[in-house]
Amino acid sequence: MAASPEPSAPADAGLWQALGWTPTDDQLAALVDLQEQLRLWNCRVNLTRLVEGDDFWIAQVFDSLWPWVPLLTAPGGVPDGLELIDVGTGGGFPGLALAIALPTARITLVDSVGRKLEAVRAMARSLGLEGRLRLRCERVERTGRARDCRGRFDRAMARAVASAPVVAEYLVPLLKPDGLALLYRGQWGADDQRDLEAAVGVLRAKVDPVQRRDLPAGRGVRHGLWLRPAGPCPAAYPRAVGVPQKTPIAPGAQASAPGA
Ligand SMILES: C[S@@+](CC[C@H](N)C(=O)[O-])C[C@H]1O[C@@H](n2cnc3c(N)ncnc32)[C@H](O)[C@@H]1O
Repeated sequence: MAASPEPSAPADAGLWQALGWTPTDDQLAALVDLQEQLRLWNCRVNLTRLVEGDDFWIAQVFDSLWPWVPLLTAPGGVPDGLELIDVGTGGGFPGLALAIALPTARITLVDSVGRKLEAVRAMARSLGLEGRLRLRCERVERTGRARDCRGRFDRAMARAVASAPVVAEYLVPLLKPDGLALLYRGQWGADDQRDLEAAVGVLRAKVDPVQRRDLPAGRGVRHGLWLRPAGPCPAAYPRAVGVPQKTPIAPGAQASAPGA
């Protein structure tokens, strides 16, 4: 096998300055290890094309962490023992980056593709994260109905998984009453906002003010949409496997959906 390139540390401290949060030496070492693990496993399982240089440090690490900076830098510190869930984690982002940035959090990673999750499990084990991680190989529509997951999470997140109304239906049922769901989005406009608000209303949740961020090095604009429950999520959601994707909750849908 050809020798793998040396792990590249992030270009300079300016990356962290731009982010507004700086990892400790141990966290930085873990992120460098994560890149090495990703290289290793990406050769065996097609996880991601974003592995080298800025693709990793900006499009994976920075992009995973930026919406969390207010929590990471909260004056009172990050609460211990937060329960997080990353839905459609694929090659482990944003979940593994969060596991490194939040050293007391417990994180559940969900994906329906077993070979990806096995690679993520191996990466997590090598990084010493396994004790705080739980992996579920299943469709998230099932996760949202599982007794040990529904209503159990302080934070739920999904990046690059489906349209915003579909992801809202995946995430909101997983939240504790005071939990928050994060949708990572690229471009975001008034029509997107209208469609998301319609879906979120049906799920009995609300959309917080939108966060916006330009990634460094001209890597594009990102939006962070945080959702918070306004009441118990109707029992009808998430609907059966495949239904949210096939028939997203649309403007005009009633909050009292059948079976709710
Ligand atoms: C494009 S990848 C994104 C991976 C990662 N979140 C990222 O940002 O790099 C989407 C992942 O979501 C998973 N996925 C999509 N719909 C899902 C569902 N309903 N339940 C579980 N996993 C799902 C796919 O298997 C895939 O691994």
